[in-house]
Amino acid sequence: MINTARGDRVDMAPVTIAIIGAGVWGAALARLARQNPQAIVRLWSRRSPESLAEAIGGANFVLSAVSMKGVSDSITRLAATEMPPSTVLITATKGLDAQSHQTPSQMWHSAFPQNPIVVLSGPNLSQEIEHGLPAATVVASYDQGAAEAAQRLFASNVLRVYANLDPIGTELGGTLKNVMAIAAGVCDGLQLGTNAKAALLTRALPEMIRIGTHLGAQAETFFGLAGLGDLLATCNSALSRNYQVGYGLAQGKPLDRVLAEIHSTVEGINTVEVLVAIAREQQIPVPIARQVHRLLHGQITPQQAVRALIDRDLKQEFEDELL
Ligand SMILES: NC(=O)c1ccc[n+]([C@@H]2O[C@H](COP(=O)([O-])OP(=O)(O)OC[C@H]3O[C@@H](n4cnc5c(N)ncnc54)[C@H](O)[C@@H]3O)[C@@H](O)[C@H]2O)c1
Ligand SMILES: O=P(O)(O)OC[C@H](O)CO
Repeated sequence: MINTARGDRVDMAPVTIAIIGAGVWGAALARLARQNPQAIVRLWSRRSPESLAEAIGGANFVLSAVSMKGVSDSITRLAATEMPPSTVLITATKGLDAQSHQTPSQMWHSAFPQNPIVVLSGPNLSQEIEHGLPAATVVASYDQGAAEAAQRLFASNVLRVYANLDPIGTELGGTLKNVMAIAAGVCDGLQLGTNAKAALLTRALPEMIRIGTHLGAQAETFFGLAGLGDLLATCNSALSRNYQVGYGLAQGKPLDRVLAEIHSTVEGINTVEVLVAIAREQQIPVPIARQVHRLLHGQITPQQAVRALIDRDLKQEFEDELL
C-alpha cells in the first residue's frame, strides 16, 4: 500500500527515471515524476548535451515520450547503449506504426524482449498537468511487478495511478481516440449541439473496440480511463490538438493551415491512415474513422461527413457489436 496523501513514499527506495523526448508530454511527465521525492528524474532530447548512454546510465526506468514518428529512431539509439535487461521501459506514445501497424509497446518489446514493458496512458492533457491540476492515469503491463513499480513511481497527490494487465488495450484507447477527437472537433466547430456530440462519442467507443480487439486488446479496457476516460477528455477539450484539427476544418480552414497554426504533434492524422487500412483489410466497420479519413484527404466537406454518417443504412444498435 502506498500512502500518497502528502506525497509520501512509505515503501519506496530511491529510483532513477530517464525520459526520452522533451516535448510537452515528456516535460509534463518529468514534472509528475519529480513529485516523488525518491525519484531522480533526467529529461533527455536529441539536443541534450549529454549522450543517451549517459542519460540512461543507472536508470531503473527509461520512459519514451517521443511522438510516433520518433519511436523507431529512439529504439535504434537505445539499442546502441548497454541498457541492462532489468531496466523497465515505459512508453507514453499514442500512435501506430505506419508500416507494421504495430503499437509502440509492441515495437519496444520486439527490440528489447527481455525488458519489462509498461504502457502509460490516460486522460492526460499536458497543459492541465503543467498547471498542477489533478488527474488519473493507467500503467499497464503483462509484468504486474513492473506496472506496480511504475505506479509507485508516478502516484502523487496530483496524480492517481491505476495499474492493469492489458498494455495493448491501454495503448490503443489513447491512440484510437485521437481520430474520434478530430471528429468531435468538427462536431463542435459546426455547432451541431449536445445531442449530436453524445451520439458521436457513444458510437465512437464501439468503433474503437472493434479495431482494438482485432489488434489484441481486451474490450473492457476501453471502458476504463485509457479508453472512455481519454475519449471524453480529448473530445471535450479545446486543449486537444486533435480536436483543434477538426474544429479548424469545420471553420473552413485548409488542413495545412490548421496544422501550421497548431505547430505540434497531431497523432490522429497518421493513426487514421493505419486504422482505415486495417478496417479495409479486415472488413471492420469504422464509419466515423472513414469520414475523418475522407475529410483529411479533402474528399468531402465537414458538412458532407456529417450527412454521410446520418444517411447510412438503418441498423440495430447492437447488431454487430462485441458487447
Ligand atoms: N501532449 C499531451 O497532452 C499528451 C498526453 C499524453 C500522450 N501524449 C503523446 O505523447 C507523444 C508526444 O507528444 P507531445 O505532446 O510531447 O508532442 P511534442 O510535439 O511536444 O513532442 C514530441 C517530441 O518527440 C521528439 N522526437 C520526435 N522524433 C524523435 C526522435 N527521432 N528522437 C528523439 N526524439 C524525437 C521531438 O523532439 C519532441 O520533443 C505523442 O504520441 C502524444 O500523443 C501527449
Ligand atoms: O493534444 P492531443 O489531442 O494529442 O491529446 C493529448 C492527450 O492524448 C490527451 O489525453
